[in-house]
Amino acid sequence: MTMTIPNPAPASSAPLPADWRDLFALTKPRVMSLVIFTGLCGLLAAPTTIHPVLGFTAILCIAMGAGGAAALNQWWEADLDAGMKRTAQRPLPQGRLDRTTARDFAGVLCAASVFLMGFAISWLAAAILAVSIVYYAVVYTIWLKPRTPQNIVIGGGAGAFPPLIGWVAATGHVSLMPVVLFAIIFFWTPPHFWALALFVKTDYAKVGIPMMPVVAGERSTRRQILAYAVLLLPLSALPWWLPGDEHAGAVYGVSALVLSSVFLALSVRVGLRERTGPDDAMKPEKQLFAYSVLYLFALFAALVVDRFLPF
Ligand code: HEM
Ligand SMILES: CC(C)=CCC/C(C)=C/CC/C(C)=C/COP(=O)(O)OP(=O)(O)O
Repeated sequence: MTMTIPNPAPASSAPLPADWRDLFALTKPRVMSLVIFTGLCGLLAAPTTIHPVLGFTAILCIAMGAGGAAALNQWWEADLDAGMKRTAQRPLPQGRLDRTTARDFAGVLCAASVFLMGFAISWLAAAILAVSIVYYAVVYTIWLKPRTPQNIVIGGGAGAFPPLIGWVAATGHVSLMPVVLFAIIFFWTPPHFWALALFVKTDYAKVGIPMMPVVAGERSTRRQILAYAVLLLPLSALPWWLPGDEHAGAVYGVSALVLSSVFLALSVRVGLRERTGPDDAMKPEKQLFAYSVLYLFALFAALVVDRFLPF
């Protein structure tokens, strides 16, 4: 059941003048900063070197593709965003930007990112970038999100691609390490998102999006957060145990164990909490969400630091 909220944008068909700040906001810059960072870390952690200009171009392509996909997501969801407190201030629901401009801007960013990646870096990296754009903008946004509470579990794959893309841009091929990095983000996404969904669940319920806390209830969501955090602990340390020249060293391994233990401790607190309360009284959930972001930044930074250590 999806309730459509009327878009408060002016009915006039004349395009609004596009402000660069609104176009920039369409790319979800704060979220995408971590997407780009994990892509950069995938590129830097690879056991090879890439010319800095090519490396910069590859990261620019990931940024353009991720930003373009985020803009497509906002173009498609403008009416839904208008109905949620968290998203109502975005440029499209506010009517500061017209939809055609948003769609064209998104389309150009996505297409340019894939072709630039293909011509300048590698067509394999370009193909994976194209898959991740379609995965986020179509498979997750249009198909999964309005239909199933497993939307972000399956859809989480989209956000897990950037380190793989960075790695392929540097090495030209897929190997075990980038697949493990993909898996880490894949298993990190449910606790990251459900922690947030717990404290904004009334927003999602209002617009009929079947997020886990809305459909399965708080208790089940909390237990599932805990289950993913338990799995993440050994998984995050796996790069330490990989064979050959791909494996990470002890600096990464110990960092992963410490960071993931804290993640697990915060998830235990959220996972075993029984009370259900108003959305704005959820300090442990807010802390877990904030830590989830810090966690991924720190984990991927540790991977790169470890790779460049002289010992
Ligand atoms: C299907 C997967 C995901 C979903 C549904 C999701 C959902 C969200 C939502 C709804 C927010 C709040 C942002 C806002 O209010 O604009 C958020 C914040 C954030 N997400 Fe995710 N996320 C996902 C995956 C990822 C991935 C893969 C990354 C990066 C690797 C990421 C990084 C972030 C960051 C950095 C923030 C904080 C932004 C801020 O400080 O405002 N997310 N996420
Ligand atoms: C290279 C490439 C294409 C990467 C894509 C990365 C990716 C899938 C990130 C997902 C992060 C994200 C903004 C989810 C928001 O969910 P939502 O869109 O449901 O959130 P909203 O309610 O805030 O719009």
